[in-house]
Amino acid sequence: MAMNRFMHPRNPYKTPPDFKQLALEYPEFREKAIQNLSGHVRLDFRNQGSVWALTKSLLHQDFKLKVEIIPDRLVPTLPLRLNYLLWLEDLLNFVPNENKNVVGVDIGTGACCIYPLLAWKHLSWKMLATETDEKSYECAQQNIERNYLQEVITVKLVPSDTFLVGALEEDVSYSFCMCNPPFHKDNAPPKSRHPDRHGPRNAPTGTKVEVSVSGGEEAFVSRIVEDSALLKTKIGIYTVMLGHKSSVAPLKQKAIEAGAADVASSVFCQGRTTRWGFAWTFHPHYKISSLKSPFEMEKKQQKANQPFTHDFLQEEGFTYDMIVSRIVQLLEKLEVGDLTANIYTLKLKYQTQLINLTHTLNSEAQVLKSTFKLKFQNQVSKSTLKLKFSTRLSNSTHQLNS
Ligand SMILES: C[S@@+](CC[C@H](N)C(=O)[O-])C[C@H]1O[C@@H](n2cnc3c(N)ncnc32)[C@H](O)[C@@H]1O
Repeated sequence: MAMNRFMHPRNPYKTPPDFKQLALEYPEFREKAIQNLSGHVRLDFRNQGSVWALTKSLLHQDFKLKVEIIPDRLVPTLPLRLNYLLWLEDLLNFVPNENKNVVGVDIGTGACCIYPLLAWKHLSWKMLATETDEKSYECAQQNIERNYLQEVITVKLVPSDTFLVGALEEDVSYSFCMCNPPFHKDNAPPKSRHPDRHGPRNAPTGTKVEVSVSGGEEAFVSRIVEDSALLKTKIGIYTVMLGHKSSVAPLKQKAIEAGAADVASSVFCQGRTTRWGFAWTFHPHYKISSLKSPFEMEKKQQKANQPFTHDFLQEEGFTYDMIVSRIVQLLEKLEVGDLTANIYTLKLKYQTQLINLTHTLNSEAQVLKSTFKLKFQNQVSKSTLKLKFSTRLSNSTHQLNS
């Protein structure tokens, strides 16, 4: 689960599900589960039936949803579906008064009708879903009825050249639209992966009509962009999920050329699968580009966790007193908000001299470590003396800029 730390922070599957518990509760899951001698339960993700047993059991356990799909159809995995929905929830924060009465559109809902079902159960969003494949449409309709959700989810069978125009209700304004398009080009062999990347761990699922389309995802989403240029603000935020990072830039360009006021993108990481989210809007006040993805936030946090380093240059002719006063100056910058006094004692050794410093810091944050870690690396011969220190506060790591 290499990329799980980059999952959306509110994704319930950031903590992996308890397979033992699922095996105890769900016979269908138990049938697929593999138990080793020490009692550890695992699944063979290369087996399509196992992936379906997991999805079905989790949908029931965590969302009280009963679902069925026809054989050979795409088996949705839940961490990825939730990462997309939670990103949408973040995007809707840019829409004034949008947290109530959200109505979304799912283009190509598939046999399971996974996004509308989760959108209602997890986020209370009403949904209009479309589908071109008759069998998937019927199965999606049955899943809606099986869960008595006809009042809040509608599925429409549409012609294959319909995307948004012709599918929407005339008198409704939609908060967003979403789409997990067929990723692959018709008849194209799958793109080769970088040799350093692990192969996919999950069994490939889905019929040709679900996973491939003439021109691939770029052509498919281009049609949605074209429709959006006609519909403009009838939909608040247009979004799609992409299977290839290389599709993001050209589609951004297309959306901007179509007159979008702002665009945003994100990365969805879960297990060994990475997908990309792309959004655009025609509302000039929805500043969606300012939303940072969990991936970017985690990277930023990792950078912030680096200890602060300050170099005393030999040419400064530093003395003991000079170093002490410089440290005090630097520490004074550590003020956070308003203020409760915290006292820190610093014990440092510089050459043969012991520096004892008691310093009062103003900080409202609770300090996890009672002393700063300061380390002098005496590199006089290299003409610099490095001062390294970091302080961990309860809600963030503070860095000083010299
Ligand atoms: C990759 S599958 C996604 C299924 C489901 N949304 C999911 O995430 O598991 C793409 C779906 O889009 C449907 N589709 C293809 N062209 C479409 C169109 N023009 N309008 C609506 N659905 C379409 C396919 O039949 C297929 O079910």
